[in-house]
Amino acid sequence: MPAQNMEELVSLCKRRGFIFQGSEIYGGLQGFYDYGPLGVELKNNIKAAWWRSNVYERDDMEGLDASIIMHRMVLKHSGHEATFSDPMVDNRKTKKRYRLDHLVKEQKPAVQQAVADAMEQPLDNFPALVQALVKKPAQASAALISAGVRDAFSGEVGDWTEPKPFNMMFKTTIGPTADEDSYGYLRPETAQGIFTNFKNVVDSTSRRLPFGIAQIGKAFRNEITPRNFIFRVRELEQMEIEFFCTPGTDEDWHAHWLEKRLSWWEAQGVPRSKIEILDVPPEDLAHYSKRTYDLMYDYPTLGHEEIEGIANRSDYDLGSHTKSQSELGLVASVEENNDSIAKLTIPHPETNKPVVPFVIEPSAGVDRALLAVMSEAFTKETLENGSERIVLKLKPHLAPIKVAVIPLARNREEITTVARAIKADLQSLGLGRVLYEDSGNIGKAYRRHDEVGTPFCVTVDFDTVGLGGEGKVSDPALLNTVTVRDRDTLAQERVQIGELNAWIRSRLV
Ligand SMILES: Nc1ncnc2c1ncn2[C@@H]1O[C@H](COP(=O)(O)OP(=O)(O)OP(=O)(O)O)[C@@H](O)[C@H]1O
Repeated sequence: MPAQNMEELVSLCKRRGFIFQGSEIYGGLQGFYDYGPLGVELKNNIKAAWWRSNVYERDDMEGLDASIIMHRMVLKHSGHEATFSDPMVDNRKTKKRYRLDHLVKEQKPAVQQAVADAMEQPLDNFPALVQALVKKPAQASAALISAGVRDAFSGEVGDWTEPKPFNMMFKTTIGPTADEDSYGYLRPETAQGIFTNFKNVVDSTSRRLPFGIAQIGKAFRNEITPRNFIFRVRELEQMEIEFFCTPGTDEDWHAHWLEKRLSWWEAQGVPRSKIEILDVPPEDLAHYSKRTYDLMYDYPTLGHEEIEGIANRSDYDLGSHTKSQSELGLVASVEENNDSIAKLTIPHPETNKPVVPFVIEPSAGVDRALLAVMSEAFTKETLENGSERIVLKLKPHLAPIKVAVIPLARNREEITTVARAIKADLQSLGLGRVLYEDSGNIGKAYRRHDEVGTPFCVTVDFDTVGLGGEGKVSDPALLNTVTVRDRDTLAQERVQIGELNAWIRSRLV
């Protein structure tokens, strides 16, 4: 059974070294997390699985790694300077700041209803209520106060300001000069680096439509209220595809990617039954979107929240960043661009005339993926002897440690020499991390490896090396064999050392 609440996951992550609070020894920095020894492995494995499936296993995809800090013109013409904001309100009493929609959503139902009544909106259309609050700031401030909206910090009804937009981009100065214009932005999504490199990729690879560009990388959002562990952070990582196609074929490609992405999640251990597909209603669509499916995973404690968005962005992005916009017959309504020096077109596959392609964008968060994968893998079992074990039933390709090699006696050279040789041999298979594990007694080692999801533990004992141990005579039939313990079934099998590589490989690949 998957994790029942977020606390179980948070506690395991910290205890076993998956995730730590960022800048912790100075009191921590809200919305920033550090991935520890096991977290970095799990994260790398998720990213590798995504790259394998979306780049290597397709013939219509290229990869990219664009820079994080971008020219401010990129974020001006992408629309982020003007619109990448969330509505915020301040409590004049506590000086605390909240994201408006989060604040209202966390109130008791009667209070929410009172806000809706004061704004003359039905409560069952929450996005419309938030829009009304944003559009009528003076009425909104009065409504929040009269409805008795409480500040979670003080527990008391707040003295709420008018909502106003808060731009979530991180701005930074560039170079040694401090003049007004020498600043750029940390990208709030990886996508813009793909659009700005569209021409470079087309020219250097001779790609024709349809094809896609994939990128994995950090993005930064100054979230007003980062929360829920790594679910909403200020420094995040995204796995994004911009898939360029001929206008008119976009709806079919949108359906294609929805299907592809759901089956990818399934292969990572996140079943379809736990993902709701939200066909975002037109009034809630982002300004660039023709249609968007949000994949809403059922997170423990949080309920259904977005793990991935799959948007049909029409020709908005390339249309916004291209020069000569008026000649190109754009479908999307874009702001005028007199700064770009590139024409972002590609020959139409049938007419050969220049066309601005439509874009389908599957965009998934690595941090939210890791949380979902861990949540699904998390299992509490009661064993036959009545004891409880926690086991992370990760798909083997995602497991941070593939095999732990355990010498039964860590101060018997005959045993440790063989164990080290086995570790080196297994490591050379290139399946991922193999750990030489001599940190404690075998029972504790097994428990630890259950909790971090290691699929196999290989134990080298006295019989392996033909020694009698603990008052026993060595069994000659066991010479040059090791015990392999299976994480999920707990079955223990004796395997010849000479056959071990093939045995492990066949079960991990
Ligand atoms: N603050 C964040 N922390 C962690 N992951 C994020 C964050 N913001 C976005 N993501 C991830 O990036 C993906 C694509 O970003 P997108 O802009 O579509 O998110 P969003 O609609 O702004 O998300 P939300 O509505 O939850 O703020 C999301 O599906 C999510 O997995």
